[in-house]
Amino acid sequence: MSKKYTGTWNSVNEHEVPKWYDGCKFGIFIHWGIYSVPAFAPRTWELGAVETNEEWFCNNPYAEWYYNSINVGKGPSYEHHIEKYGKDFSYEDFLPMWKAENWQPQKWAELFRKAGAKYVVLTTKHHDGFCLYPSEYTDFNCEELGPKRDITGELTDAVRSEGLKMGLYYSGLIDWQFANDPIFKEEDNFGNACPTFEYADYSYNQMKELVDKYHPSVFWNDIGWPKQSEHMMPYFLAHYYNVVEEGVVNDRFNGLYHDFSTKEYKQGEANRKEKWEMCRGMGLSFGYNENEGDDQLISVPDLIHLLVATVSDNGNLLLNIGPKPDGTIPAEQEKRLLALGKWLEINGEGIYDTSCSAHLPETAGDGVQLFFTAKEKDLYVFIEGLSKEENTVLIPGVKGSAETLDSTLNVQCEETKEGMKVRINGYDKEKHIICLKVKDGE
Ligand SMILES: C[C@@H]1N[C@H](CNC(=O)c2cc3ccccc3[nH]2)[C@@H](O)[C@H](O)[C@@H]1O
Repeated sequence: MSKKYTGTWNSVNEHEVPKWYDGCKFGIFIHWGIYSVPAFAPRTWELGAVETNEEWFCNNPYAEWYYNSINVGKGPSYEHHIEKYGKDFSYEDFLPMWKAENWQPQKWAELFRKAGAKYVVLTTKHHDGFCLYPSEYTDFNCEELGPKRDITGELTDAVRSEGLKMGLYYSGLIDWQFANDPIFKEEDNFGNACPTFEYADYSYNQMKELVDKYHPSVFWNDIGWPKQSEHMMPYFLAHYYNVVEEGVVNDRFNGLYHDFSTKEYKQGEANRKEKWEMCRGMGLSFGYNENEGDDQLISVPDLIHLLVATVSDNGNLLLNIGPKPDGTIPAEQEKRLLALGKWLEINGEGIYDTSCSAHLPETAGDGVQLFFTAKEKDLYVFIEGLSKEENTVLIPGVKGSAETLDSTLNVQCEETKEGMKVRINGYDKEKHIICLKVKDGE
């Protein structure tokens, strides 16, 4: 019998992070919207690498911020818009160009499964206020306009048919249909965006209709939560957890509450003592950016490193894809998903359903890096930075014998007083990071 939550902080604070979320480790984020039509942003910085000041907002690398990037009236996106579309072409004029004519949700869901992802998070309403589901509270939605399909409903069905969990993203505190002054600094963005009771009611009702219509396993709120409805937060959470027993929420509700904390590119702190999630695009943008071709996206080795480093530190990786307006996924993004899936087919046992090991990451000499995960008493050792066909690596403080998850590798172990010395034969760089299993090694 599932627990019943009441609309009090005491009640909802009893909620624990469901095991499924911790065990999944890898999800796919999807930013798809009107902004996918212009698909333009300058390639500037990673969030968190520089101050989010006027220079950031006038050279925003996030293509999904196109509305604001032209609204500020200066910078590369503004100039691009004037040159390519003209001063009189509005953001909403892109809507008829978003046809999703080649969109096959089942193909997306199959690709996510092959990538080794276990959950998906789709933008249902981003900052531009356009809803990717037939909301009862606005006609500015994808059933009435643009694709003229229930994108959220169709993708949710497809994702669940492939055995993955479905999560929904909602831009809780920015909605340029309600407040669209150009944003030049963080305070415009987070502090007093959408400062009306009308918006607080609207967003509360939309968040509830998303829960009731789709029963999302993850409610991924973004930016913040309207101050005028902060007192309603326990009621929203109690309703969500009562309707979706396995439900989980992130930490972007004005710091009032979270099941897991988040990082975004270089912004945010990870504390391995609590569950956290890293989200980022494959380039510098979440929305599809035509300026980001194969050479500008994160490499496969760096992607595998990001997954291993994140999981070994008690995090999940929520890796974003930015689909094209016709509903296809850019080839350079698909290529990386499939490469990750191939690696996970061999090494996933050391990733999925593991917990943080007592062993902290460390260097093992010759540029070799070690990362650790645990599954009950078994220890998994990830070895990064091998370069030769034959390698000897010392794993400090680890006893016992190890087997490799990659059956094409040959591993011999020797116990020394410093730890386990392993000889690895058969390595090649296409294997990237390898994983050893040490029975009862944790
Ligand atoms: C996923 C990503 N979120 C951006 C807004 N980011 C935040 O509100 C935010 C980043 C962050 C990092 C650490 C802790 C809290 C945070 N909030 C959006 O502005 C982007 O367009 C995109 O949707």
